Amino acid sequence: MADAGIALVRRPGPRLAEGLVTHIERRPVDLGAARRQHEAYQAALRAAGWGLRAVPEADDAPDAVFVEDTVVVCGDTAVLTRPGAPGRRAEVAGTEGVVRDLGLAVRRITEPGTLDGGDVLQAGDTVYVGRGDRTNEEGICQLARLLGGRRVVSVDVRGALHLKSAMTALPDGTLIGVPELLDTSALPALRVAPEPSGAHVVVLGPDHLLLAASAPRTADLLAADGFRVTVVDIGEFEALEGCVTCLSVLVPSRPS
Ligand SMILES: NC(=O)NCCC[C@H](N)C(=O)O
Repeated sequence: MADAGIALVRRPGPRLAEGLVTHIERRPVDLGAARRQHEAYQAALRAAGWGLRAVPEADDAPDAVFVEDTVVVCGDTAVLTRPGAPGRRAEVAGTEGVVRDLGLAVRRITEPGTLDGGDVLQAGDTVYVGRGDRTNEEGICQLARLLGGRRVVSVDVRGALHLKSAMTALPDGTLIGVPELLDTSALPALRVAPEPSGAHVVVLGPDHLLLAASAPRTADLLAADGFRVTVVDIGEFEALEGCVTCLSVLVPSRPS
């Protein structure tokens, strides 16, 4: 299997069930089931050619498994975030050590900026950044400066936790999502996902996608388009408003 790159992941900690819930009703989380689902998620990444790099566990941080929110990796640069939920800011330190080890140029979002990685969607040459619950205007401006040269487009998000809760991108850069959750005025055409969790797609390879088991109609649709689709059950993380995107940070291999 070709080496697709490195995937940062962080095992769920003992306090997972205390994770934040904003837009959905809280329901119980089964830690044992969550750990098994996380193992299966990692196995799916491995099978697609991604090497796993574990971010040190953060047992006091219930939401630390959602490692995507702590860093944005764009080319050779890793921008450490300043999560919008103050209780999640301690999660960033563990990620910093790993991105430094990978040799990435490390930058960071600073006060009064706030930014969650879940609000940052890279699609082709454009970086879409959600403005909403967790990411503010200052955070977006700082990110745009740190990624100098990339086209940054801010998108208002309403009724969803993050931009990538509402839309992601397919390998050719086209968008898929739930338009009702977004201000679509600055967006190109958005393919409508037939179910809310179909808005979250992880690009594992040029024709290979990862979706949640809760999006069977979207999986069928994309398979009919010719994509290879891998499906994982992440129900225990969905109970905490997580999705397939937020459980990893993919750092693609770069031509040497
Ligand atoms: N990028 C993501 O979608 N992250 C999910 C974070 C869920 C967590 N319970 C939170 O509210 O911060």
